[in-house]
Amino acid sequence: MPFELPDNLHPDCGPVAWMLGTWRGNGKGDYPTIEAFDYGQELIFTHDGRPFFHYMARSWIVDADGQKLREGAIETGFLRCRGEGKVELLLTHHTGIAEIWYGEADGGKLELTTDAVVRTESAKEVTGGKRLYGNVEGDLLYAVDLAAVGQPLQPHLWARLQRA
Ligand code: HEM
Repeated sequence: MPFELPDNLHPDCGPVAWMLGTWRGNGKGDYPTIEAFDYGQELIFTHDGRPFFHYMARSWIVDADGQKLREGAIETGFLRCRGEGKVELLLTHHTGIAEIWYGEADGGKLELTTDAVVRTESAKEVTGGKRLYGNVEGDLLYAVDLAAVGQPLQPHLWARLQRA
């Protein structure tokens, strides 16, 4: 079914409206300090007419055949629309990390950079990130770069998700 813009969408959220809904698909992850891995993921963006989306994403690690091995990262937050494509993202992770991001959306693309990262005393050392989301042929593609555990900013995740 083609995606239809909701009637009550806040106009400030127009540039990210294409992200609304539920997305599922697969991704790959890597980092210099770990073994590369494959994962499945579900992303959900919802709105209530106010100028923000609620965001929820859960993932699971899979083997080479796509069979689930174990639960993976969960993150949730609010994507706040400021108008003219400017957004703010507040994101929390099950791993004890909380982040503030600023970004710009334009033409089916959203780019975000961390402004602040804080963490609980038991969390891994995460210091920054970059994210790029894009609408490619109706799919949601994204790439997440991570600066963590003493390593400079570099790819940790990339995925292609289909509208559910
Ligand atoms: C789809 C989402 C994600 C998946 C499937 C994922 C998966 C993984 C896996 C499998 C590892 C190897 C260690 C382990 O098994 O726990 C790992 C390590 C790590 N991930 Fe992720 N991750 C995700 C998102 C994130 C995000 C959003 C962050 C940052 C906020 C992050 C930060 C880290 C860090 C810091 C490590 C540890 C590296 C080390 O100790 O050497 N991950 N991740």
